[in-house]
Amino acid sequence: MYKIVLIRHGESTWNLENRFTGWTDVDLTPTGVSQAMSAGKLLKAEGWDFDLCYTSVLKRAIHTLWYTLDEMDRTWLPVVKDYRLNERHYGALQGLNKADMAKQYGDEQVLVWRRSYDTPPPALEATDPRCERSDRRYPDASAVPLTECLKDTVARVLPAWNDSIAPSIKLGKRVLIAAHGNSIRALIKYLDGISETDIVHLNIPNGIPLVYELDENLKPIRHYYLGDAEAAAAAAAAVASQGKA
Ligand SMILES: O=C(O)[C@@H](CO)OP(=O)(O)O
Repeated sequence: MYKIVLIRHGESTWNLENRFTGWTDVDLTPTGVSQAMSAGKLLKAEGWDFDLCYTSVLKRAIHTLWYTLDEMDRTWLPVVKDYRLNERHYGALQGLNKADMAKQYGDEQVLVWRRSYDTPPPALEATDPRCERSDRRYPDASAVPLTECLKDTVARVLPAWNDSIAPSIKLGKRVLIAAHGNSIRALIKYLDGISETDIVHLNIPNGIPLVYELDENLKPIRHYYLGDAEAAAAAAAAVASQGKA
């Protein structure tokens, strides 16, 4: 049996301000830093250790990994930073307040934008100053979406899983993945075979280690949050309600 740990980044400045974030590179708040440190303390206290870490190219995930590893005295571990683990691109919604959008367009529309499987938010214009196409951290413009639905995110996260993460796990590496709410939802949808209708209800809390136990074919046996399960469920419910007026 293999075990991997997934962790969504700690609270970011735009989580605090309740703004759609996507590929915008905002940092952690002090609360986000302490969530990451608590995650590291918990992992250490429970005897977890890792050989290889994966994260996105966005600082809220990278810094979450830093603080988590620092608490474990494991900042020396190898880290693969892969843009394919970035948050889902939120298109023209990036920067806008979720509750304001719900007041303007209704809770239902915001739920569709946030959680529907195959309806993307309105796209950014390539000329929009928010567009990340000229950012050199990405291999080329075609790698940078103008918007994404979860289906699109699954389509880019899966190659990262298949080409890089899954082979490392099969080699016996103990893997920690620090990523984002929707890139983790994309991976879980695939691993657990969650339907397009049920994935709408899955929300990932900030900064709480989520363990997946996998069989020899990397099919999930079970999963659970480390620490207080009720607190994790309450934090996930709070994420679900961020898009309400
Ligand atoms: O804004 C975002 O990029 C994501 C994660 O913070 O939000 P949501 O939970 O609304 O998909």
